Amino acid sequence: MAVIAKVIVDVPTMQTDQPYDYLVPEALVQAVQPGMRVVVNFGKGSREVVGMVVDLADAADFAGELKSIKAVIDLAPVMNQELLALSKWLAASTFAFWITCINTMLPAMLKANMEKIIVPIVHNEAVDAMFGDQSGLLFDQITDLAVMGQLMQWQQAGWVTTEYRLKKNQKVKKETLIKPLLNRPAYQAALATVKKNAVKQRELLEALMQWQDDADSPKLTSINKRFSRPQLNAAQEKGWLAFEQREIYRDPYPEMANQALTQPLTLTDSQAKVVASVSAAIHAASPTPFLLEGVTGSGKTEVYLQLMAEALRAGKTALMLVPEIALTPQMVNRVRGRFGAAVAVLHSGLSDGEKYDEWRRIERKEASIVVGARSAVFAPLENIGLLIMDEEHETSYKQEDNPRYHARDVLLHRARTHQAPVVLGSATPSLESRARAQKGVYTLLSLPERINQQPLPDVHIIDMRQAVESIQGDFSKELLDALQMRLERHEQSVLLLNRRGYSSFVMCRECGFVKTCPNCDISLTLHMDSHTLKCHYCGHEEPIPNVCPNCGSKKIRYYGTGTQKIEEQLAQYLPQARVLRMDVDTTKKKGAHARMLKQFGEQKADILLGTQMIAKGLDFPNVTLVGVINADTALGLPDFRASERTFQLLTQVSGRAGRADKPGHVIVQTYNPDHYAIQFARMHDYEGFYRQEMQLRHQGDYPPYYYTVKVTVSHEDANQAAKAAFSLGKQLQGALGSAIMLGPTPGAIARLKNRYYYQIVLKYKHEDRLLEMLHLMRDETQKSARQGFTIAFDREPQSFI
Ligand SMILES: Nc1ncnc2c1ncn2[C@@H]1O[C@H](COP(=O)(O)OP(=O)(O)OP(=O)(O)O)[C@@H](O)[C@H]1O
Ligand SMILES: [Zn+2]
Ligand SMILES: [Zn+2]
Repeated sequence: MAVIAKVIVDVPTMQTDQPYDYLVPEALVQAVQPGMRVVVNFGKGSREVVGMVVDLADAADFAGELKSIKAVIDLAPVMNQELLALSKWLAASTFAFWITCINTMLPAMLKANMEKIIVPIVHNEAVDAMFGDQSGLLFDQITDLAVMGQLMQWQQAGWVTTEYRLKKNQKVKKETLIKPLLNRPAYQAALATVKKNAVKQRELLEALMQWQDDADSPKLTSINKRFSRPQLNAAQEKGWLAFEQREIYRDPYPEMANQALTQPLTLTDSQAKVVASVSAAIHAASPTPFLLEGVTGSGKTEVYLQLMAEALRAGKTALMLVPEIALTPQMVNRVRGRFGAAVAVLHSGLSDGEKYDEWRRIERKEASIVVGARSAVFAPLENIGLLIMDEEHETSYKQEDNPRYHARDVLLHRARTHQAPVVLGSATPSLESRARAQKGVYTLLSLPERINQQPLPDVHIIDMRQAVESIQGDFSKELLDALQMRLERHEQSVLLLNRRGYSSFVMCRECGFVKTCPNCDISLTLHMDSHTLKCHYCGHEEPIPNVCPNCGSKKIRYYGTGTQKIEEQLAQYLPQARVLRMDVDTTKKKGAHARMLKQFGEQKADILLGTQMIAKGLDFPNVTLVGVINADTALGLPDFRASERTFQLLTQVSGRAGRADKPGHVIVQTYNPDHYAIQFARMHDYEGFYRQEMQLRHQGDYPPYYYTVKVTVSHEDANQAAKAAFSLGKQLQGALGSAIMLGPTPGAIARLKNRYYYQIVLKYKHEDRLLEMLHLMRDETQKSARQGFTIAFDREPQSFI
């Protein structure tokens, strides 16, 4: 009977979620499984394309003559059944194509420019006949399907394995082991034949006798000081030993390899309560979502660690998401510190090779805990017993490109599949999550106090409008005095420069001219280190002008406040202070971020000056002062979440102060001292902020009272973009029901990279017809792409500009 494979093809301009039918050739029938990638002929001209087998069937849906699968790319599935089903769900819930989701979920290494090699692991007659004296077979050179089918069966039997090697030689890493080939009597016999004065040879034979008793063969690198390579080669020729290659993983955290593991702390009463509730759900395999609302420094991390230990005790695995990990090396250290090699870490700071190795450790069940940033939510963990999202309010959990998913939704979905509880943790939960807890969709847990009854730091608001006379540069007198006092007491300070909605730009004082990007309608940002103006959207770069390009005046000045400028001011006002500046420029190099935090932790600096990236997660006991230079730059943004973001940022950064035995103090400089976001942050009153903000959201018909979708259309020609947007608007109008449509309006940045943008925002409660319409529109996008349009759908967009 024929076997039919349902294949989703990877053709950018011809996408559809409908799988195509292909015949599985006789030779591959035993081997092909869902989750394997294959090569098939597709469309007119029958060009070869890659596809993913999503299902197998006895009969075809397609009536015509079927083409056959040309070749397989994977000997074993690269996606298991759960992840395959997840990819399908993801496509439906994000308006992205299925294949886009599949590609997002696979590690880059599997897709990069690689060659695949089939390598024998077992030696027997059949295997040796196939491989001869070659160490492996280059996958692309296997053209015979029968051979391919054979190899796939061997892979399933554990006789061969597949290795990927980047074409530029970044292969699976190997080390060489010395394997003793004889037993003790045989070595004794050999020893008898060796001359008395051949000291080294005798020593080697003695050593080999030892090693053949040991469980592990020694590494070549560990003995190459004792025995030279020629000696070892000679011994190999005599048949005394063999060199054995073993695959090793790249370890992204080599410095942690031999550390002793940390022990669980004795929990406080409130921590113990939280752990008990979630543990019960772990053991009951109940997919309950918990919202853990715990003030800064309340010991959420210890709770996560003990819960993960509980999941392991239940014989299960655990998945923990953290905001972009480059930002929280401390968190990774704490998890690795507790669980050691059982932890796999996945984040964008790793090389493709490191990521791939971590991915394989998960897949081979060598790692039972995964910690990672957004995309780690797709880690191939099986038998998950607990899912955690730390700092659940963080916007970096939402992906800005296709598929535009929110990791929280994916996490909740996987929790249902695995029947496992979810813990969403934050000191400042997103309004969406807090509202769900209100409705009982999530179970609310709380840690209302800091560890050891430490008080939350007291927060002092400085009205910058009143302080004009005493202001030096960007500093109020209070802030400078407070910094000075910390220097005298040998305590540390954290200084936050709020960059959201803010940029340093160049403006002419005569005519008001602002230099903008020639490709995008936004002002260029000043970079003092390279002495250039840069566009943050398209990368355009040009020298800083000396005279105004518009009126010729020399009064062209730098406006705005960058971290570099603050650093210069500190050097001027507090010359004795040791300042560490942490921003996108100083943390570009791999590991720079972790290195700077380590330096700060070792008290090698007095002030940690930085942007948003220093606001959360840091736990340094000697920090007693937090200064916020500009609290309110984000409040002016045309975004209904502006207050929420400001409240979160102030609360998080305040939380860095006074975490150990010394009390903390926070100074916030602002031009809007009475704004409720700033006032509630001053009082550490999340619940108060939540209630007021919910009222405003209700009045404005905003989330969480409404769901939102943003549809964006762009084209190189402004008229075309507008026309398309209005025609989409008309189509949507018909399906609106009780939903609200805003727009079409030109995007807040109307032109970007020489394309013109229009957007439509839809607000709805339950609109099946509307969602159906959006799916239909998505299917049309490829036709429009051929006419130069891009159309993007963004569910629950994090930004409306
Ligand atoms: N039960 C405990 N006993 C003693 N110390 C504890 C306990 N639990 C946590 N701690 C310590 O308290 C400090 C704060 O805890 P942690 O960093 O986990 O707080 P957090 O709630 O994650 O804070 P944030 O939200 O500000 O990141 C840490 O130094 C931690 O080691
Ligand atoms: Zn001018
Ligand atoms: Zn630009």
